This record gives sequence, structure tokens and C-alpha cells, in this order.
Amino acid sequence: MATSAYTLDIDTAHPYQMHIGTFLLEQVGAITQSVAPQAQRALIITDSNVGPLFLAPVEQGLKEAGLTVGAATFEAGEQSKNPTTYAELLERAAEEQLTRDDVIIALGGGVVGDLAGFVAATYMRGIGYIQVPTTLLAMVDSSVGGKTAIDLFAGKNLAGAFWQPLAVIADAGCLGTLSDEQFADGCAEVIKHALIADAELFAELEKTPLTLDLLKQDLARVCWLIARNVDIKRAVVVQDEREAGIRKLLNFGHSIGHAVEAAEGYRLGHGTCVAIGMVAIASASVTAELCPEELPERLARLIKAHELSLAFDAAPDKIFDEALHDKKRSGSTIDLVVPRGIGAASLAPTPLDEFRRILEVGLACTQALSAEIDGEEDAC
Ligand SMILES: NC(=O)c1ccc[n+]([C@@H]2O[C@H](COP(=O)([O-])OP(=O)(O)OC[C@H]3O[C@@H](n4cnc5c(N)ncnc54)[C@H](O)[C@@H]3O)[C@@H](O)[C@H]2O)c1
Ligand SMILES: O=C(O)C(=O)C[C@@H](O)[C@H](O)[C@H](O)COP(=O)(O)O
Ligand SMILES: [Zn+2]
Repeated sequence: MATSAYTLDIDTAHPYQMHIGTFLLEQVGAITQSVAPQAQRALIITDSNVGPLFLAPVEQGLKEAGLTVGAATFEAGEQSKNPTTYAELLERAAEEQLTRDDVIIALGGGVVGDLAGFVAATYMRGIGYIQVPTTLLAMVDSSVGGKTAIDLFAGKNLAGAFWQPLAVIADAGCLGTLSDEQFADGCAEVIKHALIADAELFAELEKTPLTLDLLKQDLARVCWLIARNVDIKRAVVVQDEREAGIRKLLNFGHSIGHAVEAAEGYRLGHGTCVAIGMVAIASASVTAELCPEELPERLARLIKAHELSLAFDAAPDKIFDEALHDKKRSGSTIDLVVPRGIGAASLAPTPLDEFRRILEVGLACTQALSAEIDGEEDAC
């Protein structure tokens, strides 16, 4: 039986709802019918890991709702979030004879959501799509807010569009098949939300970390945490859909995080790289007397308590070169997101030569903090 524990209104220019609960995959057909009653066809876009797990109930529900259904599956992983897969999916939408009335269903993690969302944003200059996130990261972050993107050789998320979905359907029951590593990756964005906007949540995570064990013991708590995170994100997005100002705060840890991701050839998860980026910028902000001294260590300990690694191999010079593609850069400055305390962050316009120093200092401090915490654990 479907349990929609939370229904959140996302009041962007094109408003929509997010449903969070269990047994919701079976409801995708009915919800699609209610938000796109004119649709006759649906193309489900998914990846090679998610398809075998969750395609069948979604496909069946859409057929029961009277839709003609096609499915396109691409190879799982960030390496597929590229112009080639994007073009193949556009061709597939045309082969399926989708019209402007029809819909795309993004079934998967953030990679599926970003790719399928960009296909929906551009096919016939824009058709409707529904986000059905299946990772923690996609449930707490990427499925909401309408950022869609693909990576270019030159860097991460460099082509994309703002295109809000018609609905978001998060079935927390899907999370049980994630690996510890995949689950932890989502925790990085949860910690990001807590650090920039919710000191109480930060303290709660310190007391009881969000883990796959918690999912097994207390699914209701995990649904609550997803809703709490979406609440933080939607409050920002509805004020600034196209990231002219305050939305940049959601990019905390990403200027360095995205650069580490690209410099490492996308072998590390997005969340893991954001975690590295958050500790790096926090550490460098202490040196600049912008952030309380104890914050980086508290942040690094919380990250480690969520089983995220802070290790990376790439050289700072390479990471800096990648960071020059950051979308918060304008000319010779970049807007960095600086933590001011637990639950508060602000933007700091920074000259690029100063950013290079910040990045070098921050990454060195991250490695030192990480080694210190790991050393304590080994000694226990
Ligand atoms: N648009 C946004 O606002 C936004 C926000 C944050 C991140 N992102 C993007 O999201 C991507 C990262 O998302 P992600 O961490 O979900 O990565 P992902 O989509 O690659 O999923 C991680 C892995 O988990 C597998 N998987 C997905 N659901 C599963 C399930 N229920 N059970 C078992 N395996 C499952 C996938 O096949 C993949 O191998 C990055 O590309 C990042 O840039 C976008
Ligand atoms: O929704 C947002 O805004 C975010 O910044 C959320 C981030 O977690 C996400 O990774 C986003 O895709 C990064 O955006 P980008 O504009 O830096 O590519
Ligand atoms: Zn992110």
C-alpha cells in the first residue's frame, strides 16, 4: 500500500509537488496522469543498475494509466553524463514519437535526473518530465530545483538548463539497494544543507548519523530527513530559481568539489568530492578569519561519521585549472561560499589569485585533518 508520508509544494514559477514515502513507484502512473492528463506517451529514462531493480513497477503503472510506454537505458555512472548519451536520448525521444504533450520519466540517481531533465528541457524546445529519484542524493537534492546538466570535456555540468519537473516522486523503499558508499554520497549534500541553513539538523546528525542502518531501523525518520532537506532547498530555490544570488549558497563546497571530481576523472562520487570541497573552503576561511576556528574539524568529523572519505590524489594545480570553469566565476573573480558558523553561510567575491591560495591551503588542511581523525580511529 502506498504511503505518501510528505507532500511538499515547490512554489517555483511553474509550481509542482514532491511526494516522499514508500510504495510510491507503483503510483508513478497515477501521478503522471494527474499532472499531465494530456500525455499519451511516456519515455522512461534510466540507467543499467536502476532499470533491472525498479523499471517494471513504474512501466506497469504508466501502462495502467493508459500511456504508451518506452524505456531507454544507458550505462550507469557519471561518465555517461555527456553529449553523446544526451544526443542518443534525444534521438530515442523522437523514435518514440513523443510530442510536446508527452512526458519523460527520470528514474534513477542524480546522473539520470540531470541527463533526462536536460533532454526534457530541449526536446521540441521543452516537454514535461517527472523526477523519480532512487538515490539519497537525488531525493534530498538533485531531483528538486530544476537544474539539469551534462558534463563537457572541459568540465562538470557545463551545458544545461533550468527546467522544473512536473512532479517529484521519492520512494524511500528504493534506498535499501544502495551500497554504503552510494548512500554516504547523499549524506554529503545533507551535511551541506545543515551547515549552510540548519544548526539543529547539524547537531542531530552529530548525535545520530544518517546511515543505511538507520534506514533499516527507522524508515520514517529517513523520510523526515529527506523532507527536512527538501524544505531547506526549496526555501532557497523559490527565491532565486536561476541562481542570480542566494541560490549560490547551495553550491557550498562545489567550487573545489566539482574541480576535484573532474581532476580525478570522475572516479569519486559527487558527494565525496563536495565533502572534500566543504572542508577545504571551511579550513581556508578560518585562516582568513571568516569562519570560527572549531568549524572545519567539527565538519570533518561529521563527514567521517557518515563514512565519507576525504582522500584524493589530484594535484592542487590541476584542481585549480578545473575550478576555473566554476559557474560562480565572473571575469577575474569568483563568488566563494564561506561558512560563517554552523547553520550560516555567505558569499565572498574573491580574486582568482587569492582563490588559488585558498584552494591550496584548504586542500592541505583537509588532508591534515583527515589524517588526524583517521589516526585517532586507528589508535582506538
Ligand atoms: N541537479 C542538481 O541540482 C544536482 C544536485 C546534486 C547533484 N547533482 C548531480 O547528481 C549526480 C550524482 O548523483 P548520484 O549520487 O545519485 O549518482 P548516480 O545517479 O550515478 O547514482 C549512483 C549509483 O547508484 C546507482 N543507483 C541508483 N539508485 C540505486 C538504487 N536504488 N539501488 C542501487 N543502485 C542505485 C546508480 O546506477 C549509480 O551507479 C552528479 O552528476 C551531480 O552533478 C545534481
Ligand atoms: O540546486 C543547486 O542550486 C545546487 O547547487 C545543488 C548542487 O548540489 C548541485 O550539485 C548542482 O548541480 C551544482 O550546480 P552547478 O550550477 O554548480 O553545476
Ligand atoms: Zn551537489
